[in-house]
Amino acid sequence: MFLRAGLAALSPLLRSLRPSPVAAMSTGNFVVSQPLNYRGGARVEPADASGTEKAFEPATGRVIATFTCSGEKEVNLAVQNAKAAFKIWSQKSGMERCRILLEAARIIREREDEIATMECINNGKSIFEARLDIDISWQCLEYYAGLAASMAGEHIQLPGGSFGYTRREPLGVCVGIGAWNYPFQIASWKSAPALACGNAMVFKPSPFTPVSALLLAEIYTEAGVPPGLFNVVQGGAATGQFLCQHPDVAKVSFTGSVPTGMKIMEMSAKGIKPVTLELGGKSPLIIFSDCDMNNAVKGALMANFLTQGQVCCNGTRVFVQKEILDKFTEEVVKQTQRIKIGDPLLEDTRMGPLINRPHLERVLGFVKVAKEQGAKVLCGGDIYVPEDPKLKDGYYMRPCVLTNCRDDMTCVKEEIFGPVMSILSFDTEAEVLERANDTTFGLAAGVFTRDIQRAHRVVAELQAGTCFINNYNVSPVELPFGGYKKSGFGRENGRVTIEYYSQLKTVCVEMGDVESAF
Ligand SMILES: NC(=O)c1ccc[n+]([C@@H]2O[C@H](COP(=O)([O-])OP(=O)(O)OC[C@H]3O[C@@H](n4cnc5c(N)ncnc54)[C@H](O)[C@@H]3O)[C@@H](O)[C@H]2O)c1
Ligand SMILES: O=CCc1c[nH]c2ccc(O)cc12
Repeated sequence: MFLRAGLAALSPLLRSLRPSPVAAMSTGNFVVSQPLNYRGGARVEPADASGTEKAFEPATGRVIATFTCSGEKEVNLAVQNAKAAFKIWSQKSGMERCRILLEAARIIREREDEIATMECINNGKSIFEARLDIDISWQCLEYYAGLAASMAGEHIQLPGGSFGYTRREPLGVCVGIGAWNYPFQIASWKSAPALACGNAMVFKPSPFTPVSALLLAEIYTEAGVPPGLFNVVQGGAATGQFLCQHPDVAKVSFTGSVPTGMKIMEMSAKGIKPVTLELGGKSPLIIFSDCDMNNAVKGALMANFLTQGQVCCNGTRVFVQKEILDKFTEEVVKQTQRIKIGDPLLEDTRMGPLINRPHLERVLGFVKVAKEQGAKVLCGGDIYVPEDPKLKDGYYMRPCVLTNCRDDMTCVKEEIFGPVMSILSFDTEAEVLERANDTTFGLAAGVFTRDIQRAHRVVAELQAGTCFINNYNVSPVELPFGGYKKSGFGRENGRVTIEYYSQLKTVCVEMGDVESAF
């Protein structure tokens, strides 16, 4: 997701002041040579294996890493290290934790170009977007650093001079399991509040994007966290299961698909472990005829085409009021066709490749089915082959706008997770609200209108955890983010997330004598 303009504008200035460690990294030449597990404050080879995986550079289709998936022994070691570090970390004051997290945020900022380049190479998103992702990541650390210092319980007066107080205590070893679309940001959004509350973490990135979480691990160590406080294990479902079933794991925070989320919840239920589930979506974006047309068109593009459309909260069901349907659609298509696709490391690229070949084919398959079901492709929806020969095996497609869509079509019902916008028309507010809510998902929703009363009335009725009025996909770290319905529960970001990474202890203090019932 995106950053507000003020801070986004600041970072190019800062970048120009520091030397670039990434001058030598360009598309087609990066390979990972160091171990991808992190334990006890250092990169390590895993102690055992549950198979191997390959990570790709989506821009070229090249393998950048072949790595071992962590087996049960390695997961146990990572959890043991985390337990040991938890003992030290949880005894520190909020101010001490704050200082270390602030230092980590500073280092992320200093190494932003390197981290963004790595993210870009492994994920395929444009360098322009990757830098913004990293900006949001260090802001997240800064935000929770601030909260660490101010975390406190309550003091409650009771009769006769007795009193009670509450202590907000950490949970212990928390597990973070991430998706591939925002690899570094997901690791940051999970670890920052976890560490701020005094927990330790074992993080497992998606096997498609194993690289950048290691940079975060190194940065935490450099900033001064105890060795073992933030560990990285690698692998897919098997490694994830070892983590979720581990008896010494106190909490699981998961970002990924609904089917995997259900499995995570089942496993966690067996150990009565709290879970945060950040799952998929099929969010509505409602454009009323009284909107500011320029902003609504820009909003629709923001809602659909960031990170090649691979964003969980994308507003892919674009409901447009009939009176402005033609004008809006024409302008959306014009601007979509102008999106510069190509090498994600080039400064003017705004859309890179999708994550991998099977996913590209899956997304193209959705477009095919949409056509068969009667949708009209106004632009894109096909493979794109960049002119640069080194990119010919990359996973590019042209962003797609579909019209003539109906609510019962597959492209309108299912999460595509690619650059495919479905435009639907509507007549009345009541009608669009009913149709917008007619989904099992509930991650996000958006409304464009100049009528302030309508805007608030509509968002109050929308069944979604995050609603945008006259914008879309902005993600200030101060605001909680998370889903309703099958899009999950628990929140990331904002003050409330402290509650998901801590537990409340009540202490009842008697100042008089015991009044016994016996
Ligand atoms: N709500 C959000 O904040 C958010 C953010 C990003 C992505 N997503 C969703 O994630 C999906 C795409 O990501 P994905 O393809 O990586 O999702 P996924 O569910 O396939 O995988 C997510 C993570 O879970 C791990 N995993 C898979 N099976 C597991 C199991 N049985 N036990 C434990 N771990 C397991 C994977 O290795 C990966 O690290 C989309 O549905 C998207 O909407 C949601
Ligand atoms: O893709 C969905 C939204 C999102 C963007 N960045 C992050 C980071 C962590 C998350 O759990 C979700 C997201």
